[in-house]
Amino acid sequence: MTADFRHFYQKNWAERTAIVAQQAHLTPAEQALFKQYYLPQHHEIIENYLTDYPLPMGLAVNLVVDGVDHIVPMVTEEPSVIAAASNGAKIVKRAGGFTTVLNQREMIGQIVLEQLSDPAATAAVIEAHAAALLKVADAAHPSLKKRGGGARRLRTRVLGQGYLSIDLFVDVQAAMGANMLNSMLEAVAKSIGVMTKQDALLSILSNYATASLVKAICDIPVGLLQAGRYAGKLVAQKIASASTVAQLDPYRATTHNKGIMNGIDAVAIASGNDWRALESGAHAYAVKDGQYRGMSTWTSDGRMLHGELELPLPVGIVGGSIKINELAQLNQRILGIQTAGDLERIMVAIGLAQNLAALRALVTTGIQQGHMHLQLKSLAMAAGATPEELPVILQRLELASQQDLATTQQLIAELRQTKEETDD
Ligand SMILES: CC(C)(COP(=O)([O-])OP(=O)([O-])OC[C@H]1O[C@@H](n2cnc3c(N)ncnc32)[C@H](O)[C@@H]1OP(=O)([O-])[O-])[C@@H](O)C(=O)NCCC(=O)NCCSC(=O)C[C@@](C)(O)CC(=O)[O-]
Ligand SMILES: NC(=O)C1=CN([C@@H]2O[C@H](COP(=O)(O)OP(=O)(O)OC[C@H]3O[C@@H](n4cnc5c(N)ncnc54)[C@H](OP(=O)(O)O)[C@@H]3O)[C@@H](O)[C@H]2O)C=CC1
Repeated sequence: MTADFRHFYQKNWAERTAIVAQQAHLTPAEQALFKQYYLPQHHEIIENYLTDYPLPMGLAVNLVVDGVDHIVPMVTEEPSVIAAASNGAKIVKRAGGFTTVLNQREMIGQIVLEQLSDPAATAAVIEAHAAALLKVADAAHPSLKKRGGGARRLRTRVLGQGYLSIDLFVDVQAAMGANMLNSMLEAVAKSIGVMTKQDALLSILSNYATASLVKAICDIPVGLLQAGRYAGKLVAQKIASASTVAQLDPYRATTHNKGIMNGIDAVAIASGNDWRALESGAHAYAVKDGQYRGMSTWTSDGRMLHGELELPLPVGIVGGSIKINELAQLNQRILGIQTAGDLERIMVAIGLAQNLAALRALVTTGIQQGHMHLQLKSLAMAAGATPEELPVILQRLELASQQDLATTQQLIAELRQTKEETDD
């Protein structure tokens, strides 16, 4: 029997959970999970709130950005992401760390007009009134100008088929700025409507944030890339080759970029940012020349491996859910950041560190060894191995026919027994 979901959003929490329990035939124990993860202060963040859905948060370490050492909170459910970010960061740290370039932080919003008989003529009228329209934009969010931000410029683009985009560039200061920009855009759209007798089709922020680019760069002596029996110079050449493949092949570029966003998304979530906005902008930027390519590039001259990653990463350290997310605020303290630009610099560096570690693993041992290594490491720790016992236990586990908790506990017991006998 399908429950009655009319005005579900107006029901209280108990009614909602009862309906879900009935609809999904939940046991009392299953239903108790809603209570276990329930946070009253999250009732109003989203609609039809049921409960929280905790995700693991860990710390990436060794990240040096523009000479400053950071520990980086990362929220992810995927094993080895944080290990990889730390691994890549550690290699780059030994080479002096990442440097970053951030030239401007402006968000772009657009107002689209349709069915124009002469879009260019309409564009000319709008351009002629640009200064007045910027004032309208600022009047829609006066506090931003007081903070030193505000509408900076306006651009028109004839899209074809009678459509015209009027783009507004806004310095949004410490915020990501979507909501602020949307209010400014709606005010400007009204003014344009009066000016041109054309009602806007739509007005909205653009996530293709090409006026909010940030770049990470690193130069690594090839000797630091040595991996087991693989000499550093060879590893550097293979990483450069893997980078070239990602430039040529969208199939490879997609996974190459997923690896980069593994790190960036994890920091976006930990800092309370809209990671969907970052994902769409980053992947759109990967097609900027018409073909979808790897977001980063790696080149080697035989002595050094040079890496670069430039992305639109418009994040905020205020606004959005940040204001009601105490962990996101705490994570800003852990990151040691003062501005949204600082956060962008760390995020783009984490993306490049992630990418370095992934490519180095792929072109040497393959990705699985690291994964298995991690799985066995966490298995040994779960079985109670001490850090001192870990190397021996890992060696024995890798040779063991079974790699489960009981086997591991047995190996640890045997190791301790042997040690006791040796000590006596
Ligand atoms: C997994 C490692 C790091 C092992 O690599 P390793 O060489 O065995 O690591 P290590 O034991 O030599 O340790 C080196 C450093 O790595 C870090 N590290 C090492 N182990 C841990 C751990 N347990 N927990 C936390 N950090 C760890 C840590 O910083 C450590 O330094 P230390 O602390 O010893 O001074 C390496 O194989 C690696 O980086 N692999 C890449 C893994 C990866 O990219 N995972 C993401 C998921 S796969 C994916 O979705 C992306 C991909 C691959 O598809 C992208 C693409 O295709 O391009
Ligand atoms: N396509 C997209 O990506 C879209 C995203 N969103 C959502 O929009 C949200 C982000 O929008 P955003 O406008 O940043 O969030 P808010 O609407 O929370 O606006 C940020 C607010 O922070 C306050 N503030 C305090 N200090 C500063 C400062 N130094 N600089 C700037 N603002 C400051 C301002 O409030 P005051 O001036 O009043 O004090 C400002 O209104 C995210 O939740 C995102 O998910 C929404 C629509 C579309």
